[in-house]
Amino acid sequence: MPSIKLSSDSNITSNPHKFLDLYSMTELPDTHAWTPQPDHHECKCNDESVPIIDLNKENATEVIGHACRTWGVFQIINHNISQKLVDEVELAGKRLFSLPMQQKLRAARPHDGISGYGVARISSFFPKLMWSEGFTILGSPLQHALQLWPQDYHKFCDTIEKYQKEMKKLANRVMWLMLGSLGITELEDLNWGGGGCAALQLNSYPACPDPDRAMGLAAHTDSTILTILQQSNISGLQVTREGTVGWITVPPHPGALVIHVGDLMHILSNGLYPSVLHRAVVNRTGHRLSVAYLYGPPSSVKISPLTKLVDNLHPPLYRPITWSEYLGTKAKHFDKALTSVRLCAPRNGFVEDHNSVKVG
Ligand SMILES: C=C1C[C@]23C[C@@]1(O)CC[C@H]2[C@@]12CCC[C@@](C)(C(=O)O1)[C@H]2[C@@H]3C(=O)O
Ligand SMILES: O=C(O)CCC(=O)C(=O)O
Ligand SMILES: [Fe+2]
Repeated sequence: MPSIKLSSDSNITSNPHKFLDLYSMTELPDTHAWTPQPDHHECKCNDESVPIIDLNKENATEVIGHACRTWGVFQIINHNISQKLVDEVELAGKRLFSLPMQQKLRAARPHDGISGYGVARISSFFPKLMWSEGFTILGSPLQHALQLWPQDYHKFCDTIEKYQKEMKKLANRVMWLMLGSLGITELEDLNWGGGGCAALQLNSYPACPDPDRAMGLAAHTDSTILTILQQSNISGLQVTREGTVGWITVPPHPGALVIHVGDLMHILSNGLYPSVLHRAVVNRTGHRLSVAYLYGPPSSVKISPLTKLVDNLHPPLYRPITWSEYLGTKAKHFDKALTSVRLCAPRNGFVEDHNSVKVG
C-alpha cells in the first residue's frame, strides 16, 4: 500500500502525563476538564436527522449528492460489509484498548510518525486533553500487532487486513457515487492508477466520571476524500450543519456506516461538497469505540478542483496539493488548513471557510 508522510507532532513518549489510564479514573482531572458549553451535548431545538441512504436504491447517486451538498455527512445501509466483520473489528479494538498501558505503550506513535498508539494528535491545538485514546494503522498492521501480542498477533492482523480490503472497495464505490453526483463519470477525470491510500483509526472513549466537562474528540474536519466510520451502539458522534445552530447527534443505526465528506473532497468539488465539522462526546456509563477508515488519494497525486467544475464563472478556489502536503498543512494550521490553500475569497464575500472550527 502506498505510504502517507506527515510532518512531526509533539513527542508523546516524552510526555508521560498524557497517558493517564482513563479507565481507572473516578474523577475528571484538571488536565481533562473543558469549560462546559451550553450546547455541550446536543441542540434540542431541531429535529433534523442525518440522512440514511440505501445503496441498493436506484436514486442513490442523487440522494448522496444532495446529502453532500446540504449535510457533508450521511449514513449508508446495504453497503455489503458483513455485520460479522464489523463486530470482529470492534472486538479487535476492544482487545487492544483493554491491554495494560505499559503494553499499549510498546506500540506508541513515534513523535515523527503517524501510526501507533497515542492521544488525539490534534491535542496540541487545545488547552485541555481529550477523554480518548487512539490507534492509527497505515498499511500492514503486522509490526504493531507483534509489539502488542508477540505470540498471538495473527488474529488481530487477519481481522484488520480483511477490514482494510473491504473498506477500500467500499470507499472507492462511495467516492464514485459522490463524483457521479457531480457529473464526473470517467476515470481520466481522476487519474489515480492503483486506487487510493488510507489510514485506519481506532478510537476508544472510556466511560467518564464527568462527561459534561470532558471532550472525547474535539471539533475537526477530516483531511480525507471521505471517511467511513463505524460507531459502537453507544452514541457520541455529533456534527454541525450550515444554517443550524448547535450540534446534531448522529445516532448509531443498526447495520449502518457513517460517511464524512473530507477536506480533499471539498477541494475536488471546488467547495460544492463542504467537509463536515464533527466531534465525539463521552458518557458516564458506556465505553464507546469507533473505527474510522480515512480514505484519500495516492500520496503523490495532486488534488485540485475538478476541471469539469471550473469555468470563467466558477474559478478554481483551491491550489493543487497532495494528501501528504495537506496533512502537513493541517498539522500546522489545523482549522485554518483549507483557508490556507484557498486561492480567492468566496463569492459571498466571507473570507473564512464555512467550516472553520470554533476552538473551545
Ligand atoms: C491520514 C490521517 C488523517 C488523520 C491524520 C492521519 O495522519 C492519521 C489519523 C487521522 C486522524 C483521525 C482522528 C481525527 C484526525 C483529525 C486526527 O487527529 O487524526 C484525523 C487526521 C485528519 O483527518 O486530518
Ligand atoms: O468517534 C467518532 O465518532 C468520531 C471519530 C472521528 O471523527 C475520527 O476518527 O476522525
Ligand atoms: Fe473525524
